[in-house]
Amino acid sequence: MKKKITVLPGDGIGPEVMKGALQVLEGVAARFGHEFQTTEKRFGGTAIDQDGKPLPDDTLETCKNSDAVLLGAVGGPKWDSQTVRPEQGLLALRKELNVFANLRPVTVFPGLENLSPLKSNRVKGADFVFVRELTGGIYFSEPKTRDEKHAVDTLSYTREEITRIIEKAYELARVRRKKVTSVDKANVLETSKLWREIVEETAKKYSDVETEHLLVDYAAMRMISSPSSFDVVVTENMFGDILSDEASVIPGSLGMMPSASISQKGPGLYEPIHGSAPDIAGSGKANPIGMILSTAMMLRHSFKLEKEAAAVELAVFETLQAGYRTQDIYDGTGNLVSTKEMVNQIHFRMIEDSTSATLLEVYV
Ligand SMILES: NC(=O)c1ccc[n+]([C@@H]2O[C@H](COP(=O)([O-])OP(=O)(O)OC[C@H]3O[C@@H](n4cnc5c(N)ncnc54)[C@H](O)[C@@H]3O)[C@@H](O)[C@H]2O)c1
Ligand SMILES: CC(C)[C@H](C(=O)O)[C@@H](O)C(=O)O
Ligand SMILES: [Mg+2]
Repeated sequence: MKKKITVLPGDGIGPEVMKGALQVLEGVAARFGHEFQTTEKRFGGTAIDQDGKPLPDDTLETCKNSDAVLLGAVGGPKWDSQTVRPEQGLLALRKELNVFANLRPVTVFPGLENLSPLKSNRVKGADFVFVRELTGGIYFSEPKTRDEKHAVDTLSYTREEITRIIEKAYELARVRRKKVTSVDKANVLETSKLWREIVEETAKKYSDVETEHLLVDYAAMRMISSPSSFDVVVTENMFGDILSDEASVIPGSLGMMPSASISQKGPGLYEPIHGSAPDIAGSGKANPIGMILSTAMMLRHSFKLEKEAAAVELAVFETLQAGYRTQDIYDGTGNLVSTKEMVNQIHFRMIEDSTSATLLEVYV
């Protein structure tokens, strides 16, 4: 089978981690006999510089005509004061592809609890997934205006937008541990009151799934104090953005967190949750694992290649277990390595036929 993948390396560490992901993908192709056709396109700050806009028409067209899109990261100080910013391209791409469901798994690999700066007994057994609404809410609602004295952002959600993301969360909970935690601010916000009402209605259809409602401020606290109490966490766009960065201290670093953004039909968008990390770009310190695990999510969700996705996850797990660490997860023990060396170690374990090893079911 030949799958078409649009590759958007982006800015900062984006191209560095993307290079690693493509190397591992080549390993998948070689080991399992697949053919992946990758087409690289400009996106983000580099596209502003060369094409005058962050999402050039040709890039969007290529994304729409592919089976999946891999994205590094966009943005950086160079474009921070410009009227058109790289991040606008990212929001436009998500909207154009209609990838309303953003899955952000938070997993502690068994035996690797010490990667987290939190106490290892606290994160033990933590394994949950955010289902973040991605194409609505305050990021997109109108009016959105600003003059010298006044700025307006609007938070609006339709019943339809809420229903489809809540349904997604319950479907996912059914194949996991059958618990949905809905996070909102229903004590204050009208959108959250509607959100909670729809969760209650949907819960009736999924009586086999436990439902819990948490206000976002308390949810932020419980995520750190009791992360193993979650299974599927469903929330609106901005809460999901903030909570998922917070949750990255559970696996150990922002650099470890992958994501999949999916729609009802059409290509999915796969990107790590971190940004372009301008503070470490070009230094060889970037952790490529979030990008590599996002590629595994692409194999699973867009291509239904479960065995291949699990093999990538296993290679990451084994590399960490062997003690290899990029700077962000290095605590003085183990083997401190560069981005390139980390990728080589994962790639090496990937192409090895490790059929005797037990495959981990990590990111359903
Ligand atoms: N999806 C995206 O493209 C995306 C996501 C988030 C932020 N951004 C953009 O990235 C730029 C920088 O934002 P920021 O600094 O707030 O967030 P960031 O995620 O880029 O970096 C936050 C911190 O985490 C570290 N970090 C991030 N990824 C890492 C990795 N793979 N390995 C090791 N360390 C890593 C960075 O060095 C930094 O100290 C901004 O322009 C922002 O808008 C883009
Ligand atoms: C860069 C930014 C627009 C983006 C978001 O807020 O969605 C990022 O923080 C993310 O988490 O993917
Ligand atoms: Mg974010």
